Amino acid sequence: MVTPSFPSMRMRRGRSSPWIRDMLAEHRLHPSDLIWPLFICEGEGQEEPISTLPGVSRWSVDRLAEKAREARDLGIPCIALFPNTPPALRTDDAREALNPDNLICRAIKAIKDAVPEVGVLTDVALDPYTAHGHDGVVDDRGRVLNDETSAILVQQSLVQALAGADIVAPSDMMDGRVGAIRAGLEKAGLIDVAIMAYAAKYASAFYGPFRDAVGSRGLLKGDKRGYQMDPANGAEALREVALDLAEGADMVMVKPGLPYLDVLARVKDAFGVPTFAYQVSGEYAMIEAAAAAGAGEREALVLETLLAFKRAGATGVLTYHAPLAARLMAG
Ligand SMILES: NCc1[nH]cc(CCC(=O)O)c1CC(=O)O
Ligand SMILES: [Mg+2]
Repeated sequence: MVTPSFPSMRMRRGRSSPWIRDMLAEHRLHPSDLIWPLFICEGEGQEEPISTLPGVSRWSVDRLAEKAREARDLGIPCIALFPNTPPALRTDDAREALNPDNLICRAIKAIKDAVPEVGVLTDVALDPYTAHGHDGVVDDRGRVLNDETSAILVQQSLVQALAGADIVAPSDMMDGRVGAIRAGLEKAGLIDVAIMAYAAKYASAFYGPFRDAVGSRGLLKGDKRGYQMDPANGAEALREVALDLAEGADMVMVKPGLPYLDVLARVKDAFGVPTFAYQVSGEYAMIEAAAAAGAGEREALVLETLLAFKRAGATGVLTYHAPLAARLMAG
């Protein structure tokens, strides 16, 4: 590598005007980088604001088509769906997850009927359906059972895929579930349904507002450290990703986002596969809190963080700021 030195090299030449900064930019943001997570509630004509996620609401199924049209018009290729299951339907065995007429299945159909050209990604995990708030079924000591949960997740994936989901995204961190889901989809002839594995998902303090949004925060007994990754570990993420890819994941995800950019970059460098980042609810809330406090400017914070994901190697980003970001990218 050439090692020019001052004054023959002046780095500021490349920053001296907007046109040259634009010309030399290594990364660019585009609305197609975005996946927009949406929360769903029962009822008609409903919008339920989420207090810990200011600016984000739950929407009833009849109002999702307008959201999907908004995504399409903004150039956002894909929507991710998360249901807030009514409390009476939450049970220890999470059976509502397998109801083909449950909230998320009705939401998938509503979107696919109205705006089929927008992709629909669904979360595969049992936490919106369990009475104890865990992502799987538990034994009498409260430990999440791996293989029993995985078998239910296969059925949950099939129910969602048959309702029209384009991508199923297991977020539960059970071992072996990607392979089991892939086999289930193949057997059912659902060969075009993609799997985005939440491959490196950490036991994080940044999920609080999400748990409010899906109504599991008050229910959760204990924590998820028995199945989600330890924030102390980086190399382990590469093993998790390798396993999910071997089992048939089409795309992988690292979650949360900004605090784990090192993991994202390592995963992308090591595997070179489509790699997504989830800028999670607590990260959204931090940006909103900074903006509300006058500590930072919302639009600049949003765009800078998204660019950081791209620089680290992200193929795309799940973010609650997706519609705002897409508008800003359009200029
Ligand atoms: N399996 C549930 C799930 N899917 C996505 C998120 C978090 C997303 C966010 O915080 O925005 C969680 C929460 C959790 O694992 O407790
Ligand atoms: Mg795993």
